[in-house]
This record gives sequence, structure tokens and C-alpha cells, in this order.
Amino acid sequence: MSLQIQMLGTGSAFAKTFYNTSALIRSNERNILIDCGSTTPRSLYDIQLQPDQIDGIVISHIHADHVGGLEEMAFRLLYESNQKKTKLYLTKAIADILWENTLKGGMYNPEDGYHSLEDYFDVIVIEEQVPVVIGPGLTIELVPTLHISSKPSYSLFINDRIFYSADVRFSEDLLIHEVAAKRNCHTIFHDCQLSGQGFIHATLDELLTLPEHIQQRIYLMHYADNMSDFIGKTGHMRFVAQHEIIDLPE
Ligand SMILES: Nc1ccn([C@@H]2O[C@@H]3COP(=O)(O)O[C@H]3[C@H]2O)c(=O)n1
Ligand SMILES: [Zn+2]
Ligand SMILES: [Zn+2]
Repeated sequence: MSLQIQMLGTGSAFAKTFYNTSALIRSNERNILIDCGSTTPRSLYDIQLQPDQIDGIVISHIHADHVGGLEEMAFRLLYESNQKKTKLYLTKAIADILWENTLKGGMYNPEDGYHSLEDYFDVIVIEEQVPVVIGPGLTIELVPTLHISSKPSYSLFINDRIFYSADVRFSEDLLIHEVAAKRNCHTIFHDCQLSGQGFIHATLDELLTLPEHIQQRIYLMHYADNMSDFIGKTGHMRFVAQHEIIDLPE
């Protein structure tokens, strides 16, 4: 049994030298994506993975840097891969808005029988805060976290012991009490806004207030193009690099 996480992109929404933050979980021959932003298909192309080699996509929230590549994935599966559907794992709150507010504009095609998310994806609605088995040795749990107050948004626990923040405001309570103390996560992937005030993302300054034993478990992601200016200034945390493969215990 094996578990690897490869970052397909590590950039912030507006980064131009890094792809949108997205992760590929490779677990026992399965390829699962966490989010699929506008630049994710290009990143998959770089590592020679085709859409039909992706077994499922988990969605954290509907900003374009997290879902903007779904239309391309679905159309390529439909027109280049013999109408194959990939699994789409999301909560009901996300399913309700992903089609109506994001995908319908380009994908609604009643003449050819395409009316809904289910016409393109094998939609698997998962409950918040309930771990779901999505492959041998792989469970995902979506927990609601605060990003934009009017939009549903989720962080993930992978096999209970790996935390993937997606986009989230800094929460000392979440990181210290839930992620570190209660779940004892050995690995944390956290978004990181390098400068300015963190209205909707965790800032580097906020993350630097965490105790050393938590910082040591943190890989910083979702960073801006000037990331290299901050190397050596991240305390006990480190930046995860684009396309870096991290081997993890299950
Ligand atoms: N209130 C907001 C809303 C959005 N934004 C910017 O838009 C981006 C959308 O993707 P993101 O990765 O959540 O980052 C957001 C901010 O850069 C922002 O800076 N402030
Ligand atoms: Zn984002
Ligand atoms: Zn966002």
C-alpha cells in the first residue's frame, strides 16, 4: 500500500509562474485530484497524465483557480475518451452551485442531452465531516472551513492524518486543537498569503505564530510569484514545490 501527493500547482489565484494550487493523490494505482483549476489540465499535460487516467476529483470550493479546469476535463473525456465520466466528489452545497453558477454557461447543451452535472460526471455527493472511502486505503473527509463567508468552502482530511487546507482563513483553533491535538496529523498542506492582510487566506505572519511542533509538519502552498523572496523566512515551515512528489505513510 502506498500514498503519494504530487502538487500539480502551488500558486495563488493570480500567480503566473506557478499553476493553480491542486494536488494529485496517488494511492494504490488510483489517481485522485484535489481541485481542478483553470491551469490544472496544462499541469497534467506536463506530467503526461491524460484526463481518462484521473479516477476522481474532489472539490473544495468554486473559485476558478479550483474548478476552472473542470469544463475542459469533462469535454475531453466526452469527446476524446469515448464518453468516459470521471467521479466528482463534492458536498451538496457545492453541487448545487457548481453547475448553476459556474459550469452551466459553457456546458448546458439540451439539444445533445446535456442538462446537468450528472450528464458529464459520475457525481458522488458526500456528507460534510463524514470520512468517505474513495479507494483502497484512501479516505477523504470534507470539513467546512471559513474562506469567503457567503460561499461554502472545505478543507480536507486525507486518511484522517493529513490535513489539506485548500483556501482558508487562518484559524489557530482549527490547527492547534483539531489538526494537531485531536487528529495528530503528521502532514499539513496549508495555503499561504506571503504579504498583506489575510482577509480570506492564512498569511505567512499568522502561520509563523504557530508552535514549532506544528510548523514542522506544514508544507506551504497557494503562494504568489515572489515566493523565492521568502525562502529562509518561513520559520519551521517549508514551501512545497510544483510537481514535487511527497511520499506519505498511509
Ligand atoms: N474578498 C476577496 C475575494 C477574492 N479575492 C481574490 O480573488 C481570488 C479568488 O481565488 P482565491 O485563491 O480564493 O484568492 C482570491 C483573492 O486573490 C480577494 O482578494 N478578496
Ligand atoms: Zn485559491
Ligand atoms: Zn478561493
